[in-house]
Amino acid sequence: MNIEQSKIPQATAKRLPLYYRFLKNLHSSGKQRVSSAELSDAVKVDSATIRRDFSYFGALGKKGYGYNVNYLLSFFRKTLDQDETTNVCLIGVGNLGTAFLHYNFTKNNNTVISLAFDIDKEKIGKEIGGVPVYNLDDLEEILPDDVTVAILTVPAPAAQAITDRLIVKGIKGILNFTPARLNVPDQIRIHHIDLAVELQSLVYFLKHYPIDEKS
Ligand SMILES: NC(=O)c1ccc[n+]([C@@H]2O[C@H](COP(=O)([O-])OP(=O)(O)OC[C@H]3O[C@@H](n4cnc5c(N)ncnc54)[C@H](O)[C@@H]3O)[C@@H](O)[C@H]2O)c1
Repeated sequence: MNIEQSKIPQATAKRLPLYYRFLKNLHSSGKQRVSSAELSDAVKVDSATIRRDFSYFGALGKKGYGYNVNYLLSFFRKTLDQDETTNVCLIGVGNLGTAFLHYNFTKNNNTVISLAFDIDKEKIGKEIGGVPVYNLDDLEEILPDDVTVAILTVPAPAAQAITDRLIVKGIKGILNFTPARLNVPDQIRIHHIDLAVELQSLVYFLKHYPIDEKS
């Protein structure tokens, strides 16, 4: 990678996968160029933000021409390390975990759940969505050193103890679907995805900030 990733604001970095997904669709439909207005309409990010985001990577667009789809796509592929597969583990093969194993993430990027753990004897030793499920007791022995990202889909009370073990084993990032708020050292990154909170906030916004249909 030839740009300094640390200089990209986090808000910009978070939008990159969104841009990447849209550009991939454009590319497969045979489109060669795209304007920031078209991009804006598709990804629902205003065009000034898009231009600013792209400016962090150097001048990628030309006035009156827009952006070259092939160029952008290969640029984002490199930036997002899409040429490399990132292997991820999943802990907790219940309702949510099972859905993720079946979905996996290969369609949109090169992130793949390559192994899962649970404590339920009915699940251990099986393959779900092609992903082997191991006994959590064997985590330290089985988890490969190159797996540094974990998805947590266990009941909340189990989350902290599992997190502690994952960190000792070398996990650097956790996508936490449990409602538990996890204590981790500063160098560990946690992304919380709390669906209940998101839903509640949507309902709240609908009630208190109604969208004016005329505007
Ligand atoms: N199901 C949903 O739609 C949903 C939505 C949002 C958040 N969540 C959260 O995601 C988590 C999982 O939800 P679910 O509905 O899949 O639950 P679930 O009960 O269906 O599955 C939990 C799984 O974790 C396993 N497990 C329990 N203790 C464990 C441990 N110590 N180590 C490893 N595995 C263990 C269980 O055997 C089971 O397979 C919960 O924290 C829940 O609050 C679920």
